Amino acid sequence: MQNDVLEVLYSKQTIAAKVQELGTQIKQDYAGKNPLMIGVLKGAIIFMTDLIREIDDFVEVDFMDVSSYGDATVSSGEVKILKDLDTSVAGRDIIIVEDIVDSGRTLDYLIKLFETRAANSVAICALMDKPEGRIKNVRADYVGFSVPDAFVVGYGLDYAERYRNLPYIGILKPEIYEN
Ligand SMILES: O=P(O)(O)OC[C@H]1O[C@H](OP(=O)(O)OP(=O)(O)O)[C@H](O)[C@@H]1O
Ligand code: HPA
Ligand SMILES: [Mg+2]
Repeated sequence: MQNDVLEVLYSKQTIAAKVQELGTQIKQDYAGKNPLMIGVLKGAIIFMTDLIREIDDFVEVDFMDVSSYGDATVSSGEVKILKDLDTSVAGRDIIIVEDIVDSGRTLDYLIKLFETRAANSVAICALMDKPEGRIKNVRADYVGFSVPDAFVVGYGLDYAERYRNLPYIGILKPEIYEN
């Protein structure tokens, strides 16, 4: 599995330090607000579970499963809800937790959905931002790393459901998906 990685971008230690920084900032900004943190499955699983443990205050968690990449490295353009929330977002302060903002389609869809459902506020915490991939104009409020225009895997991010369990984030060798 590790042989398929062209270059390691962020080590386990670098990621842990960044996640701690993000958690500390969220704790400060949301003091007394009991935010609802919504993890976007499946890519955000590892980031979400690490992030919430860096917030030393009350938070609630829920998950939504949406998918638009399937087994490809480019977005299909269509965001599909595979699992909806269990919690009502009406009147709540929402923090959407994402592994990466690339085209922005997933977040554009979710922000509009939660606004329609009358959330009090909607913020985005993304471990990575890939500005060169952007098609929809979305901006994350909390960003860990700004990544180059390459397909990255690890720490929750997959290619065709593989590599999510890599403890670091790296660029996938193009020969793995180019045939
Ligand atoms: O900004 P975008 O172009 O929408 O891309 C970002 C989204 O794409 C990936 O999810 P994917 O659809 O691959 O599902 P997964 O999380 O289950 O891998 C990633 O986890 C983000 O949710
Ligand atoms: O670079 C990426 N890697 C994995 N999944 C993704 N979904 C959008 N962009 C990416
Ligand atoms: Mg994916």
